[in-house]
Amino acid sequence: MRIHVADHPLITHKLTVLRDKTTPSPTFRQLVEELVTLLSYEATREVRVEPIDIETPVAPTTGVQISSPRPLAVPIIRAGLGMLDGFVKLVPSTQVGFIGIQRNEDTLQPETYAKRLPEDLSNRQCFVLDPMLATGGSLAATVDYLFEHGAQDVTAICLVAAPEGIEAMRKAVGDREFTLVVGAVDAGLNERGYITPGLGDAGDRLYGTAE
Ligand SMILES: O=P(O)(O)OC[C@H]1O[C@H](OP(=O)(O)OP(=O)(O)O)[C@H](O)[C@@H]1O
Ligand SMILES: O=c1cc[nH]c(=O)[nH]1
Ligand SMILES: [Mg+2]
Repeated sequence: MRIHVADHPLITHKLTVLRDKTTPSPTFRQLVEELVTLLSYEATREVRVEPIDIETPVAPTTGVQISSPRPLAVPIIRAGLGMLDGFVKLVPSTQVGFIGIQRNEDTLQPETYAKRLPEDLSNRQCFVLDPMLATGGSLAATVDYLFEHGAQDVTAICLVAAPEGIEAMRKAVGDREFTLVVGAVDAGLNERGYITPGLGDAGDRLYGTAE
């Protein structure tokens, strides 16, 4: 597993506003979109491209285009949906598959309630979107599913991660091709499995369900 922790003042600034409990949902949504765009730049560093011949108004030249099969973005519903628009703006040719997982707040185990993904993921580069990596259960279940269906490599983009979740992912993926791109690594998890200091329940804050 490879890990990239963003070290950029603009990302840290935006994360600080996101963490602030007085930040209202509309601003929270906007910031999530901006942050995913910044993190996607790093996450797509190794997106597969192939040469293409074109003509500029001045001369023929060779550029690149995103290769087939196209990358697949997989937001983990609900909170991951808040990251989808930002990713698609950066990679408009991406395909999108959906997975719905809710963490059981008593056992902290992931419970999958929806899946709408291409059946065959052979040769696919997949980009999983979820703002929070806490115990790692939800992300590990998603990444396992993608590899089991043939994904070639998987990159997860998370805004905030706990060291416990990063360690769990290391164990879960073993030597498979997995990259984690995160905006920040926080101190740890509290007794309810929430990232601390974190930003609270990302889904609730995105969709206003805790207000
Ligand atoms: O690393 P874990 O311990 O599995 O926790 C992280 C998961 O928890 C949150 O989703 P949640 O279960 O709150 O669902 P929601 O997005 O519908 O609110 C978050 O978006 C992750 O999917
Ligand atoms: O801190 C956390 C942990 C899990 N899910 C969240 O939304 N936030
Ligand atoms: Mg939630």
